[in-house]
Amino acid sequence: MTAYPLFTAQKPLRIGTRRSPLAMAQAQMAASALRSRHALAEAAVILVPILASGDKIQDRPLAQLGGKALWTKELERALSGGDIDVAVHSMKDVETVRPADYRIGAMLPRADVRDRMVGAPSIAALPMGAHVGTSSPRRAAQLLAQRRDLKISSIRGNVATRLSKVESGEFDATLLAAAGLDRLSRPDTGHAIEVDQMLPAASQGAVGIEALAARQDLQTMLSAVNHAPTFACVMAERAFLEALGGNCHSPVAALAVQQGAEIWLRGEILSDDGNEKYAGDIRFVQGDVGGPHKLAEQLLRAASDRVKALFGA
Ligand SMILES: NCc1[nH]cc(CCC(=O)O)c1CC(=O)O
Repeated sequence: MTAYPLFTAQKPLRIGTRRSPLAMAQAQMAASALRSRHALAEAAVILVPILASGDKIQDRPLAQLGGKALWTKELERALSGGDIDVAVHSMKDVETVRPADYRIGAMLPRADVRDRMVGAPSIAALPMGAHVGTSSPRRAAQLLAQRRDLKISSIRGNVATRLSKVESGEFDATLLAAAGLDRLSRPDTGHAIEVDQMLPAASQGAVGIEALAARQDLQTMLSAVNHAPTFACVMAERAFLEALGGNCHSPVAALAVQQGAEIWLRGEILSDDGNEKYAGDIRFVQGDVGGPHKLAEQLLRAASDRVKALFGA
């Protein structure tokens, strides 16, 4: 058996996390999982909050700021520098193509994958011409595909800030991930939209724990808390995204679920204005990366040049 280091109050396992309340809540979940699985004392696992560059820039839409590395870069620098042992991420914020030095060694059991509408009970219930705040090209395109009359503008800030902007009337409504609201102890905020109506972002609802790939001891420790079905489904969604050449500018959605030995993957790509939408699904045996690639090819083949141009593939 590979031994992993014994962490103690004097030499604790240091978990790096972003400072937002959501990131801190997710890091607490990772800490609890590691403590209980490895019989570690409370003080033997500590959180190390780190300021991510994405958190310093609150006034521009994320899509203009150069991608998801914004959220992961500082934490990975801290891993390399030996300032932390592991890092916790929302898998949704982790870029698909990553430096080989780092490895997501574990994912926690996936939470509710749906989006929630805050400010109205459903998409259909939004008043004519309602002003919806979202900075997600996916959510914007999916809303416009169903309701061309909506006015959509960018909204930034953490979950609490966004909720306050609906409360104050700056926006009529916004969409947030159910998982984030639940983790912030707001299970009653908003109204869930079923995935048939709004397919979530790839990796939505999944939390990953990362360590240096070279740290076999830490990787072993992480694999003991990994939730294998979540890992398999999220990896399938990410393989689809990667095959599309999508990034955070691209309106793309994906959701995989495990059904016995098979993975059922649904995906869709849209034009920014929601006027075009190409959706499909595929079933494949777990671990077959050919499945996600096939679905991506199928959708790109059907797509107009305008939509293809939104993807790098
Ligand atoms: N990009 C922000 C982000 N990254 C992960 C979550 C929610 C938690 C999750 O999906 O696991 C959110 C907020 C949101 O989309 O409402």
